[in-house]
Amino acid sequence: MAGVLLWVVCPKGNATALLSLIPRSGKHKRCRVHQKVKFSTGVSAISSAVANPARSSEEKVYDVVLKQAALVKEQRGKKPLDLGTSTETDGFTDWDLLNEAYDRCGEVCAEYAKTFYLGTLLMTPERRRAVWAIYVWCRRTDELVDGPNASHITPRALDRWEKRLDDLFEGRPYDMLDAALSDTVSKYPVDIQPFKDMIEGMRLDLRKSRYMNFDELYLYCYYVAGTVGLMSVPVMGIAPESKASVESVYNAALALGIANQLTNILRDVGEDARRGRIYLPQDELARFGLSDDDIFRGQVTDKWRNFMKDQIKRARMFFDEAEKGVSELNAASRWPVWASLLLYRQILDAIEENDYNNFSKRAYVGKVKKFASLPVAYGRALMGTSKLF
Ligand SMILES: CC(C)=CCC/C(C)=C/CC/C(C)=C/CC/C(C)=C/[C@@H]1[C@@H](COP(=O)(O)OP(=O)(O)O)[C@]1(C)CC/C=C(\C)CC/C=C(\C)CCC=C(C)C
Ligand SMILES: [Mn+2]
Repeated sequence: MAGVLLWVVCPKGNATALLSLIPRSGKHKRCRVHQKVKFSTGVSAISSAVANPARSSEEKVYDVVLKQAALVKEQRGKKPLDLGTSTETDGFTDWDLLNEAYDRCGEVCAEYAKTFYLGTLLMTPERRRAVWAIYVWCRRTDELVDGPNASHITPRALDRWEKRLDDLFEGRPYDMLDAALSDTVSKYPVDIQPFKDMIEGMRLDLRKSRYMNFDELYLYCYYVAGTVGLMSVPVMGIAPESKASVESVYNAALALGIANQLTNILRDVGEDARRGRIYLPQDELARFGLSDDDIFRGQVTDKWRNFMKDQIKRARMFFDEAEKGVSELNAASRWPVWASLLLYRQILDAIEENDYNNFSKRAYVGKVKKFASLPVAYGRALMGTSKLF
């Protein structure tokens, strides 16, 4: 896109960084690798992660899942959401400006994620624009560490971005794109925690370039991608006829974020290595007789193929876990989710088709396959809620 320029206005007006949402090139990767998906295991009431550092990342993240699910349940017990339409006037909101802000979010979304944008067009107008607003905030947050100004981003800049997030959640947006999100979070039971956690993921990217094991990687993937699932469910909505527990739907949403990020990491091994980053778990590399040097050398050996097979298997398990939840979403929200799931999942097939050369060959899903997936996604979206899990 020729350049959607977004201003990151720092509080106190002492610093203003231009955040340019331009190319999707040369960026970091994020993701993780593991043993067995065990989301649905009931995790007992958990105290603070700091008080008990022995808890696994999955347990810590599950706390957040429970909290998000509780919020949605609370909302379900209340009267239906008042999604004031843009034609109302209440004397306080400038509806024209707000509509313009949402339209702008839609434009950014269309520019960066065309297929996903098309999918959102099937959603109700209120939900669609709320998803756009969340998308734009996520994209801007990622651009802070991956965009053209990434080299100027410091932990303090991320602190300012977080302060700005607090403000927008309290109804004090800094610019029009924030205003759209501010409006969204006032209408849907969206909690601030996943947003803060995504910023935490960006902090991690500033200070960490190796992951010792899957537990560390899992936490990173939750921060940068699992959070997206948790942010999205309250807006996409759970089907009123769904018999699934709210927690299980949130677990599926979390799994989709994790699966996507794992896939991202596997696709971008070479690109990340050229930036000095290795997201693959060090202990698993060692188990396959591989080291950082093998990654930097970028030779596709049998050791590498075997390692990759294992990683791909795990990513697919997360996709499988995610699939269980899609049908539980509101009917109109299912199509974009199925579309994104099927498309992302195929990147794993593409890595296999490239004979696991993810050092110098980018795995991608061609246009034909992409378009063929859309009716499949649509067909799946039409199938009603089914699974009690
Ligand atoms: C029950 C059920 C399954 C519900 C569905 C829940 C749901 C909608 C989950 C969405 C999961 C999703 C799309 C996660 C995003 C994962 C992702 C790709 C994260 C990327 C992070 C950084 O990665 P990196 O820098 O390594 O990669 P790039 O090269 O930069 O791509 C992100 C870029 C973080 C920022 C995330 C976004 C911009 C996406 C935000 C998307 C939405 C808010 C809409 C999600 C909705 C749908 C339908 C996909
Ligand atoms: Mn990125």
